[in-house]
Amino acid sequence: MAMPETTVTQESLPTSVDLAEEYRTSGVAEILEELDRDLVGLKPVKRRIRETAALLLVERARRAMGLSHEPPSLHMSFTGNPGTGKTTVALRMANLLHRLGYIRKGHLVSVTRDDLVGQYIGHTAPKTKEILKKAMGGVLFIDEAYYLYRPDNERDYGQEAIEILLQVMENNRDDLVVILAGYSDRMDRFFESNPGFRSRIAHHIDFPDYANEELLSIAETMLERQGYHLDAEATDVMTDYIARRRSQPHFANARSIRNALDRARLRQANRLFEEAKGPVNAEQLSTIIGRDIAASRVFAMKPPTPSEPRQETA
Ligand SMILES: Nc1ncnc2c1ncn2[C@@H]1O[C@H](COP(=O)(O)OP(=O)(O)OP(=O)(O)O)[C@@H](O)[C@H]1O
Repeated sequence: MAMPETTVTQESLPTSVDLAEEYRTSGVAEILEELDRDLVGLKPVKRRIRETAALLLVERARRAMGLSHEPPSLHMSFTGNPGTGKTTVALRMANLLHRLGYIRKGHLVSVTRDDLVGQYIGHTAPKTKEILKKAMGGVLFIDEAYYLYRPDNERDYGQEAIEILLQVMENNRDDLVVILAGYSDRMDRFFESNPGFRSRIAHHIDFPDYANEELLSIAETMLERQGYHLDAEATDVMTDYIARRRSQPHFANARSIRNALDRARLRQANRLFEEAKGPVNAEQLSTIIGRDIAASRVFAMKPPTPSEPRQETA
């Protein structure tokens, strides 16, 4: 007796995929629009994220149609100075990868060397594994990743953490994305000494410093989100503040702006208390005036003396 024919499920696979439709329904369009709207500047970064999203959508379509596919390696490095938006973008990236089904949960676990490396023998492996367990299904963001590697100390426990990370990055790449972040030059040196990391990281995204006008827009965006605004004079003072702050120690791009605005709000609140003779209205409660910023120590500091005579450019 002839055996009944078994039907192969190949028939149920779609024969075409509407990428534009996928782009909308997957929620990717929404995330990219939010990214554009919420973050000032960062053009090259946004472009790279859009490219990654396109790659993942195509990959997903290939999988749906039964075409040969290999999950792309999504480990990344984010290089740039402090406060250039690396953590913020990593959060958005985690969300994007989750929407596209590449990671199960889409959360971000942000760590530094101390969270991974122990002080005593036998402490590092359990510490690193605990963090990896927490990060599974999401993104592990390792800030200042180069501190994991200390070439001056042969028996540094960082090496143990590196080995575990490398193994997990290879074996669990369909459920964990690792982002290494830090200053560009140090990261370059780190990759030179750690070819294992270099070969596992396919996407390098550089975060440039913000221009002064971008920092002013960032200030305005941050205030708007908190329901505040600068008056005309405060806008001028803030412009001056940004130019001065940039050349002073510990400048950290958008983070310095956030801190400056926190202090400006504090001064505004105190000013309102000191000056108020009667009830204050919504406009007064929401306006930062020139004095609220001009009282900053930044204006009291002398401009740095250049160590060398400045070269005049033509
Ligand atoms: N392009 C931007 N537009 C608006 N806000 C921004 C932008 N970039 C950064 N910020 C804000 O600046 C602050 C610092 O950013 P973030 O923590 O992402 O920087 P980072 O590069 O990770 O710096 P660090 O390494 O010092 O943590 C955050 O509050 C973030 O929301």
